Amino acid sequence: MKVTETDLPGCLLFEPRVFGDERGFFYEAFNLDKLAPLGLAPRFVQGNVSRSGRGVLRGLHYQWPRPQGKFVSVLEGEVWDVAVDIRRGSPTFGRSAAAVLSAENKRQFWIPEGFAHGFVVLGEQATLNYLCTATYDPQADAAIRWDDADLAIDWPVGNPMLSGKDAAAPFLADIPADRLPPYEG
Ligand SMILES: Cc1cn([C@H]2C[C@H](O)[C@@H](COP(=O)(O)OP(=O)(O)O[C@H]3O[C@@H](C)C(=O)[C@@H](O)[C@H]3O)O2)c(=O)[nH]c1=O
Repeated sequence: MKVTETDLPGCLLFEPRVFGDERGFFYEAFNLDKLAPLGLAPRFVQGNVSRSGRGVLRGLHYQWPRPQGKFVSVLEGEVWDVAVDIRRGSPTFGRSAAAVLSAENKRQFWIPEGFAHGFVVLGEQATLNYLCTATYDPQADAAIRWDDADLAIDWPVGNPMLSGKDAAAPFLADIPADRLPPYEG
């Protein structure tokens, strides 16, 4: 498994070893023992699958309280995936890290608790698979505007298709500090 650091400390990209043969391929989608040397021991309690069509953007989403670390990969198609540091007091507050994840490159993006997450589909459609360290809590579910100028995220797709919730999401600067996760070092 190849591990690559991103522009945000704590957000990591993994590329699993793929075993191909005449039948097809095999790879480990998750192996706790291989994350231990990195100091990671996530306890996943929910797994999600979403399919999105051309131009769809989902995000930027987070939960507070009950934050979710997410282990994101793509089973079909290709997405541009982004994590944003929204931990109040963080030295990298408001900064983002992005990566292209695809069924082809089999990359996995580890986004720890305290970050917002979003993605946009590149191509016809994409199916995302992600594991979470906390279960969904509709009361804690929250969103930030994808095109918040303060975040200056360089989305590769303009005029995306959004949910009503995402289109009406607040800008980060308008979210009260006690509605954001704290930086814990
Ligand atoms: C996220 C979620 C949604 N739902 C329901 C609520 C709603 O009726 C329907 C669709 O929900 P949403 O519009 O919030 O789905 P979506 O926009 O795909 O939300 C997801 O976006 C990506 C970027 C993330 O990082 C995820 O954590 C999650 O927030 O599914 C659940 O039952 N469990 C869940 O865990």
